[in-house]
Amino acid sequence: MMENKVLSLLQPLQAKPLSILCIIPLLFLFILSRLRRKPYPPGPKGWPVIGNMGMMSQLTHRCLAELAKQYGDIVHLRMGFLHMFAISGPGPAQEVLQLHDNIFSDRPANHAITYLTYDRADMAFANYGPFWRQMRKLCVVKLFSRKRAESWDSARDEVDHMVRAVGISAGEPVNIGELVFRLTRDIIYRAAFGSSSHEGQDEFISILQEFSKLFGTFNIADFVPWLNCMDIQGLNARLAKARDSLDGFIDVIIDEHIQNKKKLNGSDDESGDTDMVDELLAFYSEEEKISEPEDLQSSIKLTRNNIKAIIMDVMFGGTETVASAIEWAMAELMRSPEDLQKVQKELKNIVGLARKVEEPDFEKLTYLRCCLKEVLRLHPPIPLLLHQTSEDATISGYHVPARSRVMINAWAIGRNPAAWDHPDEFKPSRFLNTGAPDFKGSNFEFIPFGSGRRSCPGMQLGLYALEMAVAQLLHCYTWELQDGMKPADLDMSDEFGLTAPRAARLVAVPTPRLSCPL
Ligand code: HEM
Repeated sequence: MMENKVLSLLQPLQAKPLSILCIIPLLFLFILSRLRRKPYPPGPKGWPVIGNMGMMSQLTHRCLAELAKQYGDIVHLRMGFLHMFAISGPGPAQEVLQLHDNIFSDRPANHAITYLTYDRADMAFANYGPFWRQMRKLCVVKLFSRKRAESWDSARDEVDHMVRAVGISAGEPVNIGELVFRLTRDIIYRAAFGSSSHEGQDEFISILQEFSKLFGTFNIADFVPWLNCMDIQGLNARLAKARDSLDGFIDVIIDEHIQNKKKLNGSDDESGDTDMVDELLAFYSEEEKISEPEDLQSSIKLTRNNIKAIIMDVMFGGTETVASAIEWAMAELMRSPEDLQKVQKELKNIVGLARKVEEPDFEKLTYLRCCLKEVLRLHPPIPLLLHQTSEDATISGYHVPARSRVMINAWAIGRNPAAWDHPDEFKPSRFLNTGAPDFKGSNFEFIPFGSGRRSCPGMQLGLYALEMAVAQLLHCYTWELQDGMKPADLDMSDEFGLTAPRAARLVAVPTPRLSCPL
């Protein structure tokens, strides 16, 4: 009996030499793969375990551009176990967005984003894969195509409305920042919900603002997930309240649209005025079904949560981006009177002072277009493009492990001295040269709309609203800075968030320029 016990105790020891024999080659292979693996790019030294977590507040476009000056166009940081890479040069950006874009097209999402997008039921935060492909196809065809003329019409109407509102304040200071933020919210709200009365819009804006704050709030549970259930910052309760408010608001709109559709189906009314909710409802079903699309209409089914999450994508993607570009354009031109004069002369010559600008004029407004490109180069509305890797990759000879965060710094790339002469100066004439870079996505030194699979699907609508608003504001009025402020004294600092708007709102005094009524 005793002998058996001793034998059973000895058994693991007898097995040990065998397991050691197995482990040694595995260990050897592991070490060999580590030795063969490319190195990480250079970056600031971190602490054991927490890495560079002390630099959390420095993950802004400006701080990352400073790091690039020290470490190069690709910088490595570690936040706990999470690897982060900041890309500040066109070369590595091309590798990420074009050459290896199938690996770099996932999106990182924190707890707040995941919760508020109904577990990534949208397009902007969905990871790359069949679901995202379907959502993207649907949005591009149904929401953002040139064929969907209603969105463009509503943009033109809202710009006209804004220009008339400025007329009422002629001779008085106008807060251009507030004016254009209201404009883009009106455009997108109308394109999404179809209501031209803007009823309920203020309630919706406050829901958006709470979402925006929650997206950006530091949440310790993002780095220590087991703390999530304890909710020590009280964020979970705020998240639940914010999503309930959105549900309450959009469910009513969706129900109204469903009722209207039923009524129309029973009548002969074929007026065909549709908004984004109508377009999305054509794919509505409570059964979730994702399959590879052959025919868009028959293969995609959207739930209510998908519809709500897509509407929020459009709201976030289309309001602050366009508004901040319009405000920066007005500020840069007010700071550069020579360029402002050139643009206004061009408008006078091409459009004349007896009418407002119309869409066919855009093509001929060459200098204005150069100015807008220069604005997007210096102030890309989304300064950091946030991507995530789905598997191990090599970029510029460096190792990038799976599930790393990759921040493509469009702001730093647009000011990269190797790619641009006098990169920090506002010089629109650089875009007059034939062969100057364009923002369509194939010149990686200029990527305000991104490039490749995850590039901006709303680019056409965004550019249309930007061109129309700036052209109309500059054509209909001359603008002076208030209280005799000199152009060079204009504060040009920005604020960092998902977008990078001006830190101080632009205020200026308009004087009417046209001989016709507005
Ligand atoms: C001047 C205007 C705009 C600029 C500069 C801009 C820029 C961008 C950028 C840089 C991205 C991310 C690209 C990447 O991650 O690689 C993006 C994505 C996106 N944009 Fe825009 N955008 C603008 C206007 C709009 C408008 C008007 C809409 C909608 C009406 C919109 C909807 C979106 C959406 C839904 C995405 C996510 C796409 C995806 O993840 O697949 N954007 N935009």
